[in-house]
Amino acid sequence: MVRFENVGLRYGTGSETLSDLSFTLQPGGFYMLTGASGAGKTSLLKLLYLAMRPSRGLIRLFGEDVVTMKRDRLPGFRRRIGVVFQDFRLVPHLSVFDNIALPLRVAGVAEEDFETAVTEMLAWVGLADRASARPATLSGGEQQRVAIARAVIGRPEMLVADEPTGNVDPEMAARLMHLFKALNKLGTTIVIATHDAHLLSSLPGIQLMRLDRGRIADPVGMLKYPPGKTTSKPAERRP
Ligand SMILES: Nc1ncnc2c1ncn2[C@@H]1O[C@H](COP(=O)(O)OP(=O)(O)OP(=O)(O)O)[C@@H](O)[C@H]1O
Repeated sequence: MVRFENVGLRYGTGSETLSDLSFTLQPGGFYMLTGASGAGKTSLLKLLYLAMRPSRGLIRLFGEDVVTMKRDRLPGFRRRIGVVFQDFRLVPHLSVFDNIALPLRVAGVAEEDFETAVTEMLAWVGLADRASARPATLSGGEQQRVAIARAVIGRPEMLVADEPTGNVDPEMAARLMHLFKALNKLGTTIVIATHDAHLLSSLPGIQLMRLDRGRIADPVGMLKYPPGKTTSKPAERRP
């Protein structure tokens, strides 16, 4: 699904924000990206959903090299990825319903074919009574739920979410994790960046990726939550 080899990212002329990232994400995997504030989680997600190109290294996505890929091919690749942005990025002049329906309309799905899906999704994220509201009239947590609904409605091949439960209460966070898990069961590879330890503990068996000052702190796939359920013996993890 995703392969990074010696990837580095530098903003401007400063030192590298991400360094020597090498890992593979398996199709259908469920990954949580953790790390302190400023460790580079959002930057890594931007590389994953093709908002930025790395300063060095190789990135393969869906079996193709996306670093040297011609720019006009990138939008087609991006449509295969659902993204929950940290700042939501809802379309202000569209209603909640139309924001959620956007990926389906872009994909050419007929109106009568997605109305039920959008209505069901609205109910799932607890916004059935806000379908015609504009984003500006919603709370932060409500906007976040619209952003999540929009990202998952088209059943993307990969879902990338940046702190997707940062603005909601623990009960809603658990409900949203259930939604991600259901999407994962349908085959979507999930990558979620979070600080939220409570969220991590809500899902046994997920794979953790930990970033420490721009570097992967543990080999991806070796760590699972809860701790102690690693897939290989500790001795094998030593260099
Ligand atoms: N557009 C940018 N230009 C310059 N530096 C940037 C830019 N975006 C991020 N950085 C820097 O890159 C580093 C990593 O930032 P990033 O947002 O990826 O971290 P993060 O782990 O997602 O943090 P948080 O958990 O606080 O969201 C920070 O030092 C940040 O200042």
